[in-house]
Amino acid sequence: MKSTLLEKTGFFPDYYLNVVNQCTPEELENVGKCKTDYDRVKYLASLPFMKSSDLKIELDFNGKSIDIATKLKESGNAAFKAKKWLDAMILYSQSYIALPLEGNDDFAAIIVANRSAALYHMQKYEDCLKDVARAFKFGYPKDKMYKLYEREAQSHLALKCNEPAIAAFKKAVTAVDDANLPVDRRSKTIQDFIVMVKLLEKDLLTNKKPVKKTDLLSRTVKDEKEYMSESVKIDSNEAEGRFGVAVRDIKIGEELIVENPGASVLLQQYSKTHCQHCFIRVAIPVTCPKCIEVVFCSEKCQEESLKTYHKHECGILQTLWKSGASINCHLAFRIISSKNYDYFLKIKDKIDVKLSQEEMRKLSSDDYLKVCQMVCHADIRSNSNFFQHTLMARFLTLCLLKEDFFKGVENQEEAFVFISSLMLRNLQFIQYNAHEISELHYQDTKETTVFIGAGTYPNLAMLNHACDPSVVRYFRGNRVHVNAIKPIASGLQIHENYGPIYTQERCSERKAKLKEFYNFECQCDPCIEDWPVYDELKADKIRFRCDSDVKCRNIIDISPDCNEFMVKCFSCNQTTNILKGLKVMQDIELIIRTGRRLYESKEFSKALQKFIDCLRIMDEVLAPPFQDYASCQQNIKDCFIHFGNCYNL
Ligand SMILES: C[S@@+](CC[C@H](N)C(=O)[O-])C[C@H]1O[C@@H](n2cnc3c(N)ncnc32)[C@H](O)[C@@H]1O
Repeated sequence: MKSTLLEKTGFFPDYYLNVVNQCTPEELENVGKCKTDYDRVKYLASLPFMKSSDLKIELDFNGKSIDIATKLKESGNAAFKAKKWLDAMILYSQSYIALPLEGNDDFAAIIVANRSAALYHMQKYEDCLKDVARAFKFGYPKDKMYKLYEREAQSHLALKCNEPAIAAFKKAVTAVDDANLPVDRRSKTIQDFIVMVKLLEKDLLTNKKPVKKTDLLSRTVKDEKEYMSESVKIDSNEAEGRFGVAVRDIKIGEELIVENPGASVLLQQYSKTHCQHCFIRVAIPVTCPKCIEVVFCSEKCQEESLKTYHKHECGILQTLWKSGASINCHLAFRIISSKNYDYFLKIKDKIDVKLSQEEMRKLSSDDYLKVCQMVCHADIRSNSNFFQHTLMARFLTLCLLKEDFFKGVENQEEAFVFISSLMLRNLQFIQYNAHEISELHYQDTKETTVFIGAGTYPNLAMLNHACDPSVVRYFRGNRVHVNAIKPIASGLQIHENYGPIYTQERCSERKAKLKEFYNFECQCDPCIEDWPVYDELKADKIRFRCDSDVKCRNIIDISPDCNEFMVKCFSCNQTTNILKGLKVMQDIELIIRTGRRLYESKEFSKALQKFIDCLRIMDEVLAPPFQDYASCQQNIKDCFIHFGNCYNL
């Protein structure tokens, strides 16, 4: 089994080797042989070398600093002078992030006012207006105030909003009184503003055109209700564990799950460009009051985040990054750090109790009693794998200790072992159940999916894999949406895809990967029937569905040059009229072309409807695999992905 604990170099691998070198082979094996995770962490902690070689966790805290903020502001000014508006805007934002909050309102007013100028040049007028308002709030210097009013007025003007533009020009006139301008410039400036007011009052500048909304640089994710469709039931059997089943016929495109993550973690490289709480990209960030490592898209996200995981993590985030621990380890850490010790103490006795599906359904996705039910595959782990995981769990719990997670707790040693055992459990189930969070980048016609973080979604994690999945998932911020990409008949499993897909990889490769990473033998239709990859899907036979009135699910393979149009089904002995199927093949061509045209013109909702119609028509008479079916499903997936995180960079 592949280790998923380390992604990059850091101090943890050296520490691990040091510990391994100091312990005897028996000690190493004994960790794995312990019966429970609790016993494992306790045993490891009791070994003599743990006392002498334990990690010293240092808080590596990049706090706010006026010096850093000043340097960044100066770089911003240089970029502004060179008319590099975007660079200037980013540098001013970074300066704002680095600025200590207390006692620096004057400085903050200048930075946001400068940023408003960069935004104005970028024609991001609504964002510009927000920064102008911020600058006023921070107490922008009176002698320069008229310039800010003028920028405000010009932005309103660009947005074709007369009234606020007139009001701002009038304020600019009054503000000139406070400016240190030579007399002639002062009267010229006042005169210019008055002319603007007069023109606007006569409506000569905007000509009553409709208000044009610009694309805001900083967006937020809309509130959406979490949802698990009533048409999805969780069932189980011995071979496949738990899985989702359709309790009625599910139509193509239907939304099945909308789920917020129980816990989620951004990759380090996105911590200053994406909201730490909801994972939306932010250009104009709200910052953490303490550190300069993370940003938020809004005060609401900042508040939520500081209430939950970020309350502990300011200093420790850097330590985790430097350790080389993988994003899975961060996720294991965050599942615990988002709660308090008391929370875990209260549920201690219920953690190993198996819950019924009804009980699970009632719990929210961040409820540890729901999260901890995910599969761990503890029975197949080697002793060395257990040793690595136990040591990592100990390191992560030491980080919690450093961040005061155990402050005020009575029996700290016992509490430490208990939380370490949960950390170890988290590391195990995350390996099989976490989901990558992604966003789509597009430039002209080129589209790339980029992995930005990971999260736990206990409802989604109930779905088993198939190499021809029945659903697509896409993300809005870090909230996942799951929609059907084929009709799912009542009683059939609803399948996710864990990576290997039949159109792209051969059966043997897929099976090997699924065994290695997820510990199961895939028995989906493409694996059992050895479906060819996309490029090798030949048109030398057409797969008709038996359309007899007995509910026969048989597929009838016909060569395209077959002369008969009534063919017999060997399963139910009735006949199927294949002319209907041949006609469908002709009809769908036009629908697909229309769908593609709509897609290219970025009308994704309309394109989606065309592709859904097309797949439904095909699926009624023909059975996959064939190229049109596979590419139509791909088109449906692509359309859905555009409804999620999607940026033109
Ligand atoms: C994300 S979980 C899915 C839910 C899981 N079946 C459960 O009971 O919690 C992934 C695990 O489910 C099992 N699994 C997923 N797809 C499967 C399949 N097609 N056949 C058998 N087992 C599967 C494997 O044990 C895999 O490690």
